Amino acid sequence: MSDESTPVAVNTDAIVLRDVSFAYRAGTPVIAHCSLRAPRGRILALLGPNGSGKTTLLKLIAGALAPEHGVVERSGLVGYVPQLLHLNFAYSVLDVVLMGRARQIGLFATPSRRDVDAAMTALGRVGMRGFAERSFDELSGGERQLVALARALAAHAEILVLDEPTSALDLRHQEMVLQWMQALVREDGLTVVFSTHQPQHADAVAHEVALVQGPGHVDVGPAARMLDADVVGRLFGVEIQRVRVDTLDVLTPRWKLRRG
Ligand SMILES: Nc1ncnc2c1ncn2[C@@H]1O[C@H](COP(=O)(O)OP(=O)(O)OP(=O)(O)O)[C@@H](O)[C@H]1O
Repeated sequence: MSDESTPVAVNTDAIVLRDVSFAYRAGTPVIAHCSLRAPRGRILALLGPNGSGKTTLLKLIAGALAPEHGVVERSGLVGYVPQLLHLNFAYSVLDVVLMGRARQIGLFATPSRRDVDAAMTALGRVGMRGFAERSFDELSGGERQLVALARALAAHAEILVLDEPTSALDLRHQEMVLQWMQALVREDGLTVVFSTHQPQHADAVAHEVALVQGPGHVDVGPAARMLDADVVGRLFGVEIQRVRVDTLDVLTPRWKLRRG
């Protein structure tokens, strides 16, 4: 669980949703009457089963989808990182990260030295500096995910909205991205909203957690309360326990699997 004693400036909300509803098909809402707040300078994690509406909610938060009903307020520039970034052209990794600086570069203009430096710094922050000249479409899923994070970073977004940012990453890179999220919040004052299928990741870094359980069922609260083992177990329909590993409490499923 994140350190509640860490000093963070929480004086305004970065994101506010008021009574937001959305349906891809008329009459079949995916998000219904959802109200939530993401305090500035904090980490909000979205947890929920497959198809419960996490990506839809993140897109509404980021402005990639418009609500049918209700209001979404954002207090800063949003960088949205989809789960899988697909591009229809063989861009270099550096070009992909420079896309994040479209606002600074301007339409049809050439990136300046400053833009390239910002892109290289962002690549460095996710450990991908050495990939700058590589073709993006030749990268592995995990490498693409890291480049997509660098693109949002290069944009100097104040609010990062990340769809399952660790889903394609190995254990070392999962930890790196979680630490990176914490550093962005603590040192740069950013706000992070991310979805995950790993309760343990939410437990490690999130201040607030939203349990997304389908239309009309998004419950938000402090991580310590929302990440109760029984609550998370009911959310996913599996038995979850907290076990102590060294000095850490770890949320882990009690699989019913038996070695065959
Ligand atoms: N473009 C679309 N058109 C129609 N229905 C969609 C579309 N995108 C998502 N849906 C439906 O909306 C519901 C919520 O999908 P969403 O992707 O938001 O869930 P999720 O919680 O992110 O799922 P997962 O954990 O599997 O990624 C699902 O029933 C899905 O089939």
